[in-house]
Amino acid sequence: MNDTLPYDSQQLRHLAGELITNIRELGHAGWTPATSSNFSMRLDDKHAAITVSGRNKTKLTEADIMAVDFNGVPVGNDLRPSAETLLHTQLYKRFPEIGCVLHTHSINQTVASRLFAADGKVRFEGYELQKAFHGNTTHDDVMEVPVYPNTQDMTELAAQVESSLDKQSLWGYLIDGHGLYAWGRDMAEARRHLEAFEFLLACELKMREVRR
Ligand SMILES: CSCCC(=O)C(=O)COP(=O)(O)O
Ligand SMILES: [Zn+2]
Repeated sequence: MNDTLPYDSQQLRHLAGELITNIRELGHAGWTPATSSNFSMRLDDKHAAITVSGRNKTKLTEADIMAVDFNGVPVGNDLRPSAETLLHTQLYKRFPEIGCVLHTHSINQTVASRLFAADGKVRFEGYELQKAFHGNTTHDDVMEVPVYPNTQDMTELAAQVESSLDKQSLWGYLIDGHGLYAWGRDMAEARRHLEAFEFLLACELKMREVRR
């Protein structure tokens, strides 16, 4: 911590490095098209490190990661945080154990969000890969991933999400026609969850195709 900033700027730089490396990999996988997607990590008990809005996620530098408080207000900078900052900070505010939130726009995530929007959820059951989620010990567990209607009003979207947050072992959700949010206690866990969601959604899409 220094005299002028209410967070540790060295820690912000450290998290920026971890974010940039991981985001670049997700970008190269094709999950962040056209400046979409946003990413964050908990900086301390009042602040998060998050991507600046509108940046090409395959070409981020340290200057593209900024600090915000848990109300989404920039702290120690005059940059514009992700338009979806509130969806990240609501999770850090509510769950002290959450350390990382990843939001991507892959084709599978987006198509699945449209197909399952009418049901309001996607159901996973019988997949060995469900054990990739923290707390799941068997393929027999039933996982229900919420699908929310999209809106440009982040306060409204955050309120919809808030209504599902009581569920134990919720590690992500879809937004209709938009993409996926996934999180974990640290970057490694959030990525594992994100990749597991991507795989399971691809399986569900394939199952629909072969059943037609
Ligand atoms: C061009 S993508 C539309 C906005 C979006 O969904 C997204 O994930 C990126 O927004 P940000 O403000 O974080 O760049
Ligand atoms: Zn988005």
